[in-house]
Amino acid sequence: MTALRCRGLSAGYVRQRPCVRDVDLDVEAGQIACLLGPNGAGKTTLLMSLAGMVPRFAGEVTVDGKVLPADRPRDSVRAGLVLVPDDRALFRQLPTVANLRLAVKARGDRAAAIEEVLGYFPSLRKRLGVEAGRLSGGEQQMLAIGRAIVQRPKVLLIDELSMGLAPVIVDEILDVLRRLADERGMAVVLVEQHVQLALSIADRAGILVHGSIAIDDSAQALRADPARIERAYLSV
Ligand SMILES: Nc1ncnc2c1ncn2[C@@H]1O[C@H](COP(=O)(O)OP(=O)(O)OP(=O)(O)O)[C@@H](O)[C@H]1O
Repeated sequence: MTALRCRGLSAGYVRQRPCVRDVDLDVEAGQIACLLGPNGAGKTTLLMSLAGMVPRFAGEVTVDGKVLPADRPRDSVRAGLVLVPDDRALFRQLPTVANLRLAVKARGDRAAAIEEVLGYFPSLRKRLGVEAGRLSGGEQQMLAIGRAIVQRPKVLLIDELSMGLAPVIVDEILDVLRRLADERGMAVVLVEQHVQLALSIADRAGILVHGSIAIDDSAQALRADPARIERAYLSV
């Protein structure tokens, strides 16, 4: 089944001037999709509107066939869609372990859920007592993704995954995302500035230009035709 489906989505900050226009998107369970596009194209706005955090003016978003409310982010999380925003939204003054605990809904599940995150990101184990604000950028991104995955999302949205991170850390995180997609059937949507990096892990890619999807194709096809991507970026 299509994990994330969106049809005719228009969204933004002023109704008269939507930054996201008439976007259709389909991401299957177990698939990694990346959203590319020049600065200001509307990638962050699109992720935030999918998550119900930026007003939607038109269109419909469903997760496993269930329609998500336009403006109730908590209901979207309950329906299985979780966003890791570009600022990572950690409780910076709380220890790593408290950040994880607070993300787990049922108290009884906490220890197992935290172990699960440490299974994916073993380097966080020795940092459990450290304030989130004192973690390295890579550890903060791992923690932010850890906080998302304990909520068992069907659809995981990650904004600016590699921003400010060392390549070796990015590779480690991408490996985990591939495992989450393969092992749990999670659908993953990445917004990423590094086009080649995104295409190296993604199954498919959408290129957003001026708020509309200019290209929607398999990552393999786009890897083979970089000039096509360049033309889309230059059409701004
Ligand atoms: N809070 C806001 N209020 C009003 N306009 C905004 C707000 N945030 C973003 N915008 C505008 O919405 C448009 C799309 O921005 P958005 O951040 O979604 O693009 P992006 O593709 O994620 O860009 P980047 O790659 O630079 O992060 C831009 O014109 C931006 O100036």
